[in-house]
Amino acid sequence: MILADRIRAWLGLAALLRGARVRQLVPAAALVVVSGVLPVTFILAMGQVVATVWSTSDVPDTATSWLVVAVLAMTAQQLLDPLWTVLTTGIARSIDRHAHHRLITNALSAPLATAERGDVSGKLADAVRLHRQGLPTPGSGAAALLPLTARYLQLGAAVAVVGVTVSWLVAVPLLAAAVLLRIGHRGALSRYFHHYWHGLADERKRVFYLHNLGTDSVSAKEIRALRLTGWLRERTGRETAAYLAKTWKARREVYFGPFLRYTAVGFGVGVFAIVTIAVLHGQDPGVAGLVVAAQATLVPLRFGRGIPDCDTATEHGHLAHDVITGHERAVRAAHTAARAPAEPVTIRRDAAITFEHVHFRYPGADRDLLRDVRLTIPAGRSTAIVGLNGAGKTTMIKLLAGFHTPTHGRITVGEHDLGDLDPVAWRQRIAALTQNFTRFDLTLRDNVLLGAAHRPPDHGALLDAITLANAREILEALPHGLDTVLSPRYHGGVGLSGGQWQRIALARALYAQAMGASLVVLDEPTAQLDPRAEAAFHQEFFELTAGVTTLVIAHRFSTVRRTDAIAVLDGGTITEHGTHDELLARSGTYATMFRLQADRFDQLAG
Ligand SMILES: Nc1ncnc2c1ncn2[C@@H]1O[C@H](COP(=O)(O)OP(=O)(O)OP(=O)(O)O)[C@@H](O)[C@H]1O
Repeated sequence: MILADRIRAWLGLAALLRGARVRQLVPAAALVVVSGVLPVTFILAMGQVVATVWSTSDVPDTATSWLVVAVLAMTAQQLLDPLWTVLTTGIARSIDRHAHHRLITNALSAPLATAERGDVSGKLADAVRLHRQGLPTPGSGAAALLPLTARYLQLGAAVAVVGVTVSWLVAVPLLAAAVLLRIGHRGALSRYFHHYWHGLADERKRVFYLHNLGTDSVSAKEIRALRLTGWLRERTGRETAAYLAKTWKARREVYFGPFLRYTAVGFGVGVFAIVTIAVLHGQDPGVAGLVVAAQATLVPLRFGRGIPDCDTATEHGHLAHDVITGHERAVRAAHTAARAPAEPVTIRRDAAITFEHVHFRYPGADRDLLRDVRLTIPAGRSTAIVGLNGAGKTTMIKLLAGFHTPTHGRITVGEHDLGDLDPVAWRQRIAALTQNFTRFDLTLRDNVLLGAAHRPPDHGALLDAITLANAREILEALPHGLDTVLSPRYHGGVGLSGGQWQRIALARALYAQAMGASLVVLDEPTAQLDPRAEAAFHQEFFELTAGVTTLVIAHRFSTVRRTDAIAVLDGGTITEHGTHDELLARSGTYATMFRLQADRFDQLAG
């Protein structure tokens, strides 16, 4: 890392201290000063004790007084340690709260196209991993700057003592040696961390992935079912050993050479200082001065072994801070590049949604996924999109929700261009029920109310949505009713089956619709249900959403045929569009797909 970057990184870390409270920083600053001067106070007091005792055979009162000062200084140094821990922990927590808030805000405000980019999602995953591994956080890195400052004050005071009591000819090389030892030590540490974090990134991700496989509730089930426990143990052990071997190799390469060189320098300067002190005092044997000088000389030389409590914390703090600011920069760049939304507009509930010659290509892809898509989704009617796996159906929904922007063409809502609408306000108009709907480890009440978190909770609408979604029985069986946490991991919590969760997710979507959403999107939420349960689900769904603008993605044609219009997405474009009967009569792709599925179903039933 070049010097300017290094300085910027230190200043960035120091700037984090703004996240701490004044009532934390003021005592910490006082502690820095006190800790900075205590060692030389002890050294000077001991010098006075020796000087007084040496010059007379009686022990005078002044010697006792200086001894008391020395003992107090030494005791205070020990007592300050727990105080440091309390203060720096509090400061680190305050800073980390800010840092975490920044991370979450950035992650959630990032446009989906940015959030899904490998470098951005990788940074977010790194930040989370750094946090989870219990490694020092940005907050503890910034807080460690305070004891580090105290150590530099100690250095300055000790060098001044040597300069005044012996000679600046000794003090200046001592200071230079301390700085050199420090640069050498921190440089090696920083190179090691850089290598560990960037050079071994893939190995580290793999090892943590394997460790998580056995403990993650979803994958652990599959590992057990497939009897992969032995395989997982062997693979995790092998990859962990290989990873640790590389880590230790890097440690040896990065640390060992510099350690030898800098120890030699420190040793040389130490010998020089002690010889010089002895020579100077040989002409004027002041024992007290000799005691002071010898002790003060050791302070700078101790810098050679690093400052373990501060160095690891600040180096990790740099890393964690770097990851968070990198993520923030990428998100900010995406916001700057995004078009500023126009004034808030009123969208009529009867506004049709139209894809006008829409082309779309994912960033980094070499060709368009969607090509000249033209489709109108009329208000108050249901429309289905069908197509093979990977045809781009979900991508059309992402475009419709404003998560991505068409590469060419546009989507309109009534007379408005979707790109001109406030994306947050627009998304609040959409009630979505998707393949991977979230099962919040929260109460039933929260799970439904989150459908319209931007509106004050409406208890009547909440119960109506639960009733309409046929989830009343689920509610009545829960031990604490609406306030039961839907997760067995909580005391008094209850786990639900896949089908029961589907009902809760439907209730959430219906609640969103009751609270103002004008477009209901259904993206394969029933993929895990058996055909009968799926048919019943859709029957209810279409009854409940009659007269509402609905967009459905489903692979089962028994579902699709209930919609008012069907669009076939094939080769990136809409190739057929009409009612079920019209498309069957046309004997095109839809008719072929429908008959294939019907035949297969007959075979299975027969
Ligand atoms: N964020 C992304 N970045 C790059 N490519 C993506 C991204 N998301 C999806 N794709 C690619 O776009 C293509 C279409 O994906 P999409 O999810 O829209 O298909 P789909 O028609 O909904 O498929 P399915 O029926 O299997 O759910 C796939 O090839 C997929 O790999």
